[in-house]
Order: sequence, then C-alpha cells, then structure tokens
Amino acid sequence: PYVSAARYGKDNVRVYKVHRNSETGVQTVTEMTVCCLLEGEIETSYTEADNSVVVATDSIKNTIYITAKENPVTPPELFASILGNHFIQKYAHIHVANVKVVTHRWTRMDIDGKPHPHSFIKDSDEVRNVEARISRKDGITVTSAIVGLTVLKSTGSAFHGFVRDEYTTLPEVWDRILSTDVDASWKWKTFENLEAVKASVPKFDETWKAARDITLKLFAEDESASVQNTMYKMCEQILAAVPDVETVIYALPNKHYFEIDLSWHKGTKNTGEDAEVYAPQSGPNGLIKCEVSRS
Ligand SMILES: O=c1[nH]c(=O)c2nn[nH]c2[nH]1
Repeated sequence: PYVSAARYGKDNVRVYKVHRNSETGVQTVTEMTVCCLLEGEIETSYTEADNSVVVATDSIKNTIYITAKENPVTPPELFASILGNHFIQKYAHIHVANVKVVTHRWTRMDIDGKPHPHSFIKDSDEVRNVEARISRKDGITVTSAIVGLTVLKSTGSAFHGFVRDEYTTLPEVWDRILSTDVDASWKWKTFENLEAVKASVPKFDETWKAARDITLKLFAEDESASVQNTMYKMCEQILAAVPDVETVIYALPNKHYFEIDLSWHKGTKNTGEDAEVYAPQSGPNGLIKCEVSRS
C-alpha cells in the first residue's frame, strides 16, 4: 500500500481580533474559527514515523495567531490566502495549504439610534466562510460562502405539476410556507498568486453583500414554483453581477411546515385557505442542491 492522499494540521482554531481607531475611538471586532491543513512531501511521517517533515500542528496553531496579529483578518479571503501562502513560502516541502475560515457575526449595536463604538450583538448564527487552496503549482483557488442564513416566507411559494404515480401522496399546493437555511457559495477564478488576491480585495466584501442581497430579494419576491427554480435564479443573478466568479453553488433544505386538520374539533377549519396553525417539521426535510457555471 502507499499514501494516496494526505493532509494534516490544526482545526477549530478560534481567533478574535480587535481594531482600535485611536482618532474616532471606534473599535471593530472580528471572530473566526480557522482550519489549516498542509499537504506536501510528508508521506514518510505516515509510513516511516519520520517526524522530521512534520511542522507540528501546535506550530500551525501558533502561526495562525501570529499571522492574525501581523496581517489584516478581513476580508477572510485575504487572510486565508496570506495564511496559506506563509506555509508554502516558509517550508520547501509543503506544497499546498488548505485553509478554511469561518467568520462569526458580531453586528454593531445601535444605541439610542447611533452605532455604538465598541458594543456588538450576535444577531444570528449565520456565518461567512472561505475555503482557500494555496498551491505552489496551481495558484490560489478560493470559494466564499454564506451559511446558516435562515429565512421563511408565509406565502409566495407553490409546488405542483410534479410526478404523480403509485408512490405519490403529496397534494399539489398553490400557496405554501417556504423556509430554508441558505448555504450559498461562489468559486472565484483561480488567482495566480497572493498579489492577485490582494488586487481583488475590494471585490470580496462587495460580492458577499451582493450575493446576500440577491438571495434575500429573490427569496422574498419570487413567486416560487419550486426551490429548484428559485435557487437557479439566485445563481444566475450572482453570476451576472460578479464577472470574477466562475461557479455558484446552492444547497437549500426545504424545512416543511405541515397543515394540521382540526376538523375533529367541532368542525374547525384549518386546512387549505383556512390554514393558520401549522406543525413545523424538524425532519425529514427536502434538500435541493445545484451548481451553476458560466456557459
Ligand atoms: O420545492 C420543492 N421541490 C421539490 O423537489 C419537492 N418535493 N417535495 N416538495 C418539494 N418542494
């Protein structure tokens, strides 16, 4: 047998960084969880207990903190690329760094109608993620993502015209609740090197905001014929808005809310257009995925 693939490093490295603007007194915080896994000429550490090729995962964790101290931690696309590039520059035998950055939400509080200089609220578990592969040979590939953006609409969603056969019990519906946890990601054109990532820095925040705004606007306004069709429109609009993005990927659970027939109680009407009380379902749930690329 031989090692056909290997990568190792430190996962779940939690990092917080504060930026203090001494002139305005405004402080800005970033909190992220980092995973950094290295690839290269490391097979002998597996096959021959040769630890001479191992940059200890503890050293990788230390490097994450030093890199955060010495460099910007936002946008996450830049930080991930700087971190990964460090390893392939520092260690000749390391050829690839796989870096995942999960950025948590700290939304600045508004107090008495004014943004507070140093107080924040975790207004949701939504995260902004980046996965970057920094390769000596192949350059830097970056995928950005919005994960855990939970949305619901109480109407404006239908699902009918689907296959009806001896396995079908689902009634057709013209007016239903639609709820999902958005997992949207977009793959950037490969960056030749760190300089190319730095040249694109303004695009990363812009694109995250555009992708989020497009998702919310379409979710709210589309007379949805299905999760499939609505998510395709989201992908189309993001591709149209961001030339440097090659592919957009969505994975949307369909979080069902079932009607409850209450007619057993004095003929209470609570189905169809009389439905008001529903049973939110934890599972099973639909899961609809798609990947849309430039033609
Ligand atoms: O939007 C939907 N897509 C589907 O594929 C599906 N299947 N059941 N309900 C559904 N709703």
